[in-house]
Amino acid sequence: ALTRRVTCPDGNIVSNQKCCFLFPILEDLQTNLFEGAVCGEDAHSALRIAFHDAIGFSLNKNVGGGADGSILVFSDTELAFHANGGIDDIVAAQTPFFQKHNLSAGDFIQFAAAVGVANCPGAPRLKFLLGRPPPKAAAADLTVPEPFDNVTSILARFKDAGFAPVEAVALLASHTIAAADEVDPTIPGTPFDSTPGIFDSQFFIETLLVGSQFPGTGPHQGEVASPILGEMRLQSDFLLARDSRTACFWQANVNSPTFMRDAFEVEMLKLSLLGQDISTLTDCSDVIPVPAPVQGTAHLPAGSSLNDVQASCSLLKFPTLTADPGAATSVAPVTS
Ligand code: HEM
Ligand SMILES: [Ca+2]
Repeated sequence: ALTRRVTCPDGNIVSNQKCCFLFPILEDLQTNLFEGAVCGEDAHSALRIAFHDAIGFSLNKNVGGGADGSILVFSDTELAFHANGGIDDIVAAQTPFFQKHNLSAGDFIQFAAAVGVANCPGAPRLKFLLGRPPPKAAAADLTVPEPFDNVTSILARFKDAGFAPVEAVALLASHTIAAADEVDPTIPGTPFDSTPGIFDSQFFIETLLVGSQFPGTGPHQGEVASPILGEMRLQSDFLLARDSRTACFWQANVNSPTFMRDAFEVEMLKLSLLGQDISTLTDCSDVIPVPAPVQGTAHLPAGSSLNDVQASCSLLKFPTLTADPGAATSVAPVTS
């Protein structure tokens, strides 16, 4: 097949000239939003808002336009929804960039997420398609799952948006580059795994360990005991890791980090297209930077052993992981 190659005025090479204007925007976001292409809080939050925007979609009733940017444009409405707690920070951080650049709100949110994820070593290079029209209205409340929801209702919400259980679990790889500010407000930036700056399988591993303590003043609503000091565990992640409908999909991400990365890439593309007419979009994926490879391999946290693993899938043998050397340590918060 022939791939077109176009040289942009700034020397970048892409397959479609319509994508050239994205390079200066990429540069601005990397320097001024992501603090020099860091996989930190703003990159994490750019991914979270991309989910919260896109999931405002249903195959069965009108709850919103999907990945249309309504969460930015109609933030007065959507930020009042309980499940959007903490999203105000990233709306405030992204709005000046959105206003400065000539992208629709839906394109802006999905572009920023793809760029932010690219800053995390080990991540897939997410696809980015350009050309979403402006949002028409705010999404309805209750489209975003909550950490205190049960597995049945979480899977029902994902199904209603077009995602099977295996696809919902694939999207939860996002929590490998994530932290919570609002679940326990006394300890902002508390990560969901020991490596919030790396897109690795530690999240899927560590959620299967026996819980022993709360990192702050918990338990709070939607929080259950975590295995490592300084780590937050959501009740929803705990349940999905162990439920018979999802446990084998969860463990598949432990057994194969390659599957984890590829499945996340596929499902993020699907998420980014909810409510959109793909025939009107232009593939500008070649503007997204290539993430660095991940350093290190899957392991158990120091101080733990295979006896602490609550393996919940009888079809797959849990891999013989070894623990980091030394005594149990704690995980530092994500501060910026
Ligand atoms: C069962 C589904 C899900 C539930 C219940 C859930 C819940 C949560 C909660 C409670 C937080 C912490 C918010 C805070 O206290 O600041 C969080 C953070 C986050 N979530 Fe999810 N989430 C789900 C699925 C997803 C999906 C599908 C994605 C992306 C594809 C995603 C991406 C993130 C990211 C990146 C963060 C960290 C944000 C940051 O560090 O600033 N989540 N999630
Ligand atoms: Ca991680």
